[in-house]
Amino acid sequence: MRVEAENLKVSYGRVWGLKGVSFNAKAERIAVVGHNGSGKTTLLSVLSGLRKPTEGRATINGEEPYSRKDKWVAIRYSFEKPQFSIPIKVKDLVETLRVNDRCSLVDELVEELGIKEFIDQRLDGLSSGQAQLCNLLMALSCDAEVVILDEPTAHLDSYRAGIIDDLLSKRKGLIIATHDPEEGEAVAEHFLILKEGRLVWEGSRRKLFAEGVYEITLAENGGKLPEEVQVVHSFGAIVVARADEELLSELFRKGIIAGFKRAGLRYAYAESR
Ligand SMILES: Nc1ncnc2c1ncn2[C@@H]1O[C@H](COP(=O)(O)OP(=O)(O)OP(=O)(O)O)[C@@H](O)[C@H]1O
Repeated sequence: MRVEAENLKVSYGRVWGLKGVSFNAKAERIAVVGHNGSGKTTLLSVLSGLRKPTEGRATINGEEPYSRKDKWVAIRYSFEKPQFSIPIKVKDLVETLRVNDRCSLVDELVEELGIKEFIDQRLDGLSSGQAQLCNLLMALSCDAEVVILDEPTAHLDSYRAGIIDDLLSKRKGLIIATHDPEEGEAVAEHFLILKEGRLVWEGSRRKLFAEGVYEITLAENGGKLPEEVQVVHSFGAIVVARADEELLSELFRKGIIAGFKRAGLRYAYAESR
């Protein structure tokens, strides 16, 4: 999948949701990452063809999504806040998808997502998490060139979120927005980090983990870190720091730290604050 943006700008009256975003990404799974209000949903709404940019252009595999006549078939989009107001049962939705030739993964996903547990309930009476699972069923069970998911695991418990992320990590043609660095790393192979409507970091998994920065979990009563460990950011018991890997191994052996790993998205993300 190739996704390109050229000086993409979107205005909501006086507020700019995107202020000139350009990138050229070739990857099967792309994660758009950023804090609240950074422009993720705005970018996804343009890429899904729901919104035309105010200025600039975006293309997926060479075509502008908002100009595509077949966009509802080619591009599946799932919203961050799922809500159903139709008074039908979950099993009716499942049946509607099942009879569609293009939706070959319905039974498999009903099983994997645990939808069977509430299949007799009405759609308009579901909890947010259950509604999100139905939302994901609709987005993922039918053929599509590209699936675009805004915060795919919002409202889900960590067990279900793990199942979803595992499933998504095997998809081709996927764009997700997430504010969770761990989800981004678990799913995507290319990352776009937005801040206040601008792109502040873009790159592959390889680039992300090549920064020489570590995410360190402090040991309880482990004492102070030596000066050679240069702390960049601190998140409670987790610190992001520049350090030598051998030194970290030694600190781990001595019980000063409880563990460490390459920092990846958490570092790039924290840098974009
Ligand atoms: N319908 C709208 N009307 C006015 N301003 C909007 C509208 N939608 C978004 N914005 C503004 O555009 C900017 C980007 O919003 P957007 O929803 O794209 O961010 P986001 O990264 O998806 O945020 P979140 O993680 O909180 O969902 C914000 O400043 C937001 O207030």
